[in-house]
Amino acid sequence: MGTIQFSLASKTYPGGVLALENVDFTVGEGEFVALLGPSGCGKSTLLNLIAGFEKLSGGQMSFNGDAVAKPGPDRGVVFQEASLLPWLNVWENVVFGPKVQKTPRDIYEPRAREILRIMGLEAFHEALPVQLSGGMRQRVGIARALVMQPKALLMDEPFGALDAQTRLSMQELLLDIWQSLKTTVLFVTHDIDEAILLADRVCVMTARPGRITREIPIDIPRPRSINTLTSGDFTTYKAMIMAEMRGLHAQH
Ligand SMILES: Nc1ncnc2c1ncn2[C@@H]1O[C@H](COP(=O)(O)OP(=O)(O)OP(=O)(O)O)[C@@H](O)[C@H]1O
Repeated sequence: MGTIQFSLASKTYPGGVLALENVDFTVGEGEFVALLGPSGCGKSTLLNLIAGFEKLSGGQMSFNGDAVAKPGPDRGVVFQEASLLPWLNVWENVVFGPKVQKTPRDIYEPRAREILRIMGLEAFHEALPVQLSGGMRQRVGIARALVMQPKALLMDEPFGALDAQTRLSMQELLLDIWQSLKTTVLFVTHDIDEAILLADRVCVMTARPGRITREIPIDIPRPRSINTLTSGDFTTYKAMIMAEMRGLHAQH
């Protein structure tokens, strides 16, 4: 469960911007795939399509084999800014989704407690979003997605607004979570290091029109940590991807 499939997918926005053209792209069950590319190449468009926020203009896409018509709790979405309700505390933010879904309290309460423990937010149930750091707010955002037990996590530059140190610790936390949950992850980033550190496969995108030009399996053993960033394998992948992106840039 959790497979994502695009086949000859195209997206033209009103006004005629061709954001994606003939994209063939698959994410397998439990796979961690990073979409990497410069600003404006269509990464967010691809993610918003499978999330059900946007409609395809041509081709097909499916989630678990079913055509995607609208957003659903089987796809958890995490954006750069955690979308928290500012008037609710951490606990209330996390249980908001299950309550709306009418999940019984005796089911969602232990689940929310466990997720907040994993996210290191045990002591912050009562805190309001405004009282938290950016990294902590983002941890609440991820907890809100996970509490719905999604089959896939769709993450759009989730650590893009964080300082370098916080970003590294969030990357390690995500690696830990994924290692135990094995949820399918589609992760949008323009950071090469982040893509290699996290993903099983890095898909490089180019702009105008958005297309995936190369898919690079990352054969670095897991569990990975920030030490991975200084390994020989890592440097080899980085050089390969930088060369690919430089080549693409030269063509435009
Ligand atoms: N709602 C919209 N209406 C019109 N054009 C849009 C819309 N959303 C995105 N675009 C255009 O589609 C193209 C792809 O945008 P998209 O946001 O998917 O790229 P991206 O790779 O995610 O960029 P970034 O890294 O800056 O978020 C861009 O040229 C953008 O201007």
